[in-house]
Amino acid sequence: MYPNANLFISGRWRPAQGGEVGPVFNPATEEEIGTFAIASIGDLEEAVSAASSSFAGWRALGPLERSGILRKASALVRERAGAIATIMTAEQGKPLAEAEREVLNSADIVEWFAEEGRRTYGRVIPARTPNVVQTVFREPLGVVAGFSPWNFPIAQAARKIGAALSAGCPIILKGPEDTPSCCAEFVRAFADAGVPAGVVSLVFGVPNDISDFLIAHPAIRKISFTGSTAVGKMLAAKAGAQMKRCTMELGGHAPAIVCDDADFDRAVKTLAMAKFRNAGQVCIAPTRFLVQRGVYDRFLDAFIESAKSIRVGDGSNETTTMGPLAHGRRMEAMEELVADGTRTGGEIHLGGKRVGNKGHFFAPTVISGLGKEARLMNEEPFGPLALFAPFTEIEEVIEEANRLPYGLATYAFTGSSSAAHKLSSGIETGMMTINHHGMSLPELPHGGVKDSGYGSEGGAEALEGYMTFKFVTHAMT
Ligand SMILES: O=CCCC(=O)O
Repeated sequence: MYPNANLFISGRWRPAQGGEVGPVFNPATEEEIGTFAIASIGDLEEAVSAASSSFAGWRALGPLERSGILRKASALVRERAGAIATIMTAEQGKPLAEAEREVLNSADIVEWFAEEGRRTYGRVIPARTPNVVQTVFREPLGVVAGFSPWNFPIAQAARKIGAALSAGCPIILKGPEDTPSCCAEFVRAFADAGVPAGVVSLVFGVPNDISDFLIAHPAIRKISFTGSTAVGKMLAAKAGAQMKRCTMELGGHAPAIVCDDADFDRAVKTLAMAKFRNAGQVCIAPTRFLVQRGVYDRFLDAFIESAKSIRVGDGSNETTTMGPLAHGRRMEAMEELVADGTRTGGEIHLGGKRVGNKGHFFAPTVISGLGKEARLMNEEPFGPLALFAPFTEIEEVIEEANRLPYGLATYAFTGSSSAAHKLSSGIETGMMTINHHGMSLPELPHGGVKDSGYGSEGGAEALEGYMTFKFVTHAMT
C-alpha cells in the first residue's frame, strides 16, 4: 500500500492548503501509484514562520540534547528500513537491496552528524595585550532551505537534515516530487523522535515557485542544493543576489582511469558496480572510461562481459540487479545522447536502447570511439552509459580529465604510486578514489569543484556550511 505524500509543517502532517496534488508513478510499470501535496505560497509562509519561531529553542537546546534526538531518529530509520525501502523501490525503481542499503546508510549519516555536532567548538586566540580575551564562537546560521533530489531520495535528504539540525539550524526541505513518499517516511522518523515543531518541515510542489519563494525570503539564511549544474547555477544566482550562503552539490562526468599496471580484476569489478548502481543515476558515477592502451582491448571486453551479467528488471523482484530509470524524461535523454553518439562515430558494443516496451528500462550500455564533440563526451549522462577511450601517457589522461568544466569525482586504478600521485595532484576534482571505491561515507567530504559546485555534503566540512563565526574581543575591566 503506497502512502500518499503530505506536507509536514509546524509539526503536523497535512495536505496542501488548496488541496492540490500531483501524481506519483512507478517507473517499472508506468502506473500511477499515488500523489504528493503541492504546497501553496500560504503553506510555504507557514513553514518559514514555524521554522523561524523554532530557531531560538533548537539552538538553545545545545549539542548534547540535539544529538540525542538525532540518534533516536536514526534508530527509528533503521527500525523502519524495510518498509521505507519498499516505498523507495516503488517510486524510484532501484532494486530493493540497494534501496535498503540507502536507508541504512542514511541512518548512519544522521547518527554521524549527531555525534559530530557535539564537536563544533570555537577557539581562543592569545591576545597581544594583557587582560584581553579574544574568542571565536561558532554559531548556527539560521533557517536553511534544502533541495534534495530523486536519485537518492533519502541519502541526500539525510545529509542536509543531519548537518543542519546538528549544527542548530532548522530546515525546510523541498523533497523530490518524483519520489516523495520515502522522503516523507524518512522525515517522519525525526517527527517521531521528538524534533520540536518547525525545526524540520517538508514541502513538495512546483520547484521553481518553491525556490523563488524560499531563497528570496529574508528568514532563510542558507541554501543547500543537490541536483543538476544548470539548476544549481540558477539557484546560486538567486541566492547570490540575496547574499545567502550556499552548498551546491551538482553534476559530474567522472573520469575512470585504468592504467596498464592496475589490478585488472579489481578495476573491472569495482568500476562496473560503480557505473551501473542506481542505473547510473549517480552524480559520482564513472562516465569516461579512460584506459591505457596496453590493457584497453582486454579491459573493454571484460567490462562488457561484466555488464552483460546485469539483470535489468522491476526493482521489487529479488533477482533484479538494475532497475528502471526513475522517470520518462531520463529515457528520452538516454535515447537522444546515444543517437547523437552514433551520429558522431561512436560504436555501441552493448545496449544502447530501451529494454521491453513497458517501464523505463534502459540497457547497460558501452560505447567507444566517441569524438570529443559528441554530446556524451561533454554532458552528464546520468544513466547506464559507459564511454570508453584509450590513452597513452599519464599527462594526456590528466588533460582529458580536466577538459570538462565538471570536477566532482575521479576514479583511478594503478599499481604505481608515482602515477597515483601525478593523477591526484594533477586532476581538478573534489573527490578521488584510487584502487577502490571509497566515497560517500558519512565522515568523508562530499562535493566538487568548478561546475560541480562548492561546499561539502559530508564530513566535518559539511557542518562548516551551516555555521558562522562570531569574533569577540574583551578587554577585562
Ligand atoms: O548522486 C550523488 C550521491 C552519490 C552517493 O551518495 O553515493
